[in-house]
Amino acid sequence: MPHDSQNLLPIALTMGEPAGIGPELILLAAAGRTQAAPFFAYADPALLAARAHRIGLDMAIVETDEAGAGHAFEKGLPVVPLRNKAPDRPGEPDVDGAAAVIEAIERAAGAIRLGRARAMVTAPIMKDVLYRAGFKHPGHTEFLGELGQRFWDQPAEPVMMIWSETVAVVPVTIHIPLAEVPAALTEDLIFATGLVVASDLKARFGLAAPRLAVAGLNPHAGENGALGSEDRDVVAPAIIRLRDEGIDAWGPLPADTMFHARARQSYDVALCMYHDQALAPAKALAFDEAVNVTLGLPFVRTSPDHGTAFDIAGTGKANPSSFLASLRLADRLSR
Ligand SMILES: NC(=O)c1ccc[n+]([C@@H]2O[C@H](COP(=O)([O-])OP(=O)(O)OC[C@H]3O[C@@H](n4cnc5c(N)ncnc54)[C@H](O)[C@@H]3O)[C@@H](O)[C@H]2O)c1
Ligand SMILES: N[C@H](C(=O)O)[C@H](O)COP(=O)(O)O
Repeated sequence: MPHDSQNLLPIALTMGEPAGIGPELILLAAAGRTQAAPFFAYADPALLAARAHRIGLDMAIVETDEAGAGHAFEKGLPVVPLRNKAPDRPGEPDVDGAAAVIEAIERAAGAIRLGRARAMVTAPIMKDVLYRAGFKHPGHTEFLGELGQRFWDQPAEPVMMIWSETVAVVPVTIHIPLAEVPAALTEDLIFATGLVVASDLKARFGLAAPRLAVAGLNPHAGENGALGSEDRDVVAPAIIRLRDEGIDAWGPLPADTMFHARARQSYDVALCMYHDQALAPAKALAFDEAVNVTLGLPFVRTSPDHGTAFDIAGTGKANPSSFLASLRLADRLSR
């Protein structure tokens, strides 16, 4: 363990979808733990043991409570057992595992609130399985906003940012059908999102004057209204309001030309109007290094930029690099 990490609270990991690659990412992170800040996982220990066996990894799984996690980290992977069980059936998601998935996320937030962990890193979830189990939130991002409200009693404004040294993007609307984007995209929403982004890039990432490039919604940012009115009537007024707050925001920019290498030099983060406008360039440019970080929360949460990867779960082929980048960023932001 690096010397300067010894007195830090651990980082809480959540198991994610049991049928996905989350369990093996946690095991792979534990295999390299001498290079990492201390962490423990909320998971089903039997699932982790079975998955370690499947991928041929010899890893001691040390059951512990949160207080014992630091000591357990010296011996292996510290696991705080979940009350709900999760089956080890890679590639076969089932609502059976949903209660454990949700419990892990709730307990990680609770641990931070109680001073037993300093940040959380979440392994990927399958949203559809959770919806079928009655989960009311589109994804982690919005659920963590509710947990921020529940445990900290503060209104949270969770904002998704996919961050890497290569590119950082924020989708203003997130997990909604594309057909609903124009109606959901309001001047107030763009303005509020920009405020959270500018504030957290200053406070958490240490940027003195964050530069926000704002994408338009339509091709060519509307072509002066000929290809859609939202850029002129909704996006542009929000940018004026952000500038009035002293934020270095500009646009609306045509989204097709704002991600090439020279364009990216001019901004710290691209504010995009919908999910794939933001995440497609980020994953194309930085799939193995990018991290999903939730801004606007009273605590630090990061996650890899990829999903459950059912096609390779349990095969040992999962690349842990985005997960490890998530751990490093959570460590940096919570020091
Ligand atoms: N943070 C999250 O919880 C999160 C993020 C994204 C997607 N998801 C969920 O994941 C599920 C599957 O989504 P998807 O198929 O669109 O994307 P995905 O990222 O799971 O997979 C896309 C492709 O990339 C590969 N891949 C992904 N991660 C990899 C890794 N670490 N190493 C090697 N290859 C990897 C997969 O094998 C697959 O071929 C969906 O239910 C989605 O909601 C969750
Ligand atoms: N939109 C994200 C992605 O594709 O990477 C992802 O689904 C994660 O969303 P949450 O962090 O809200 O679960």
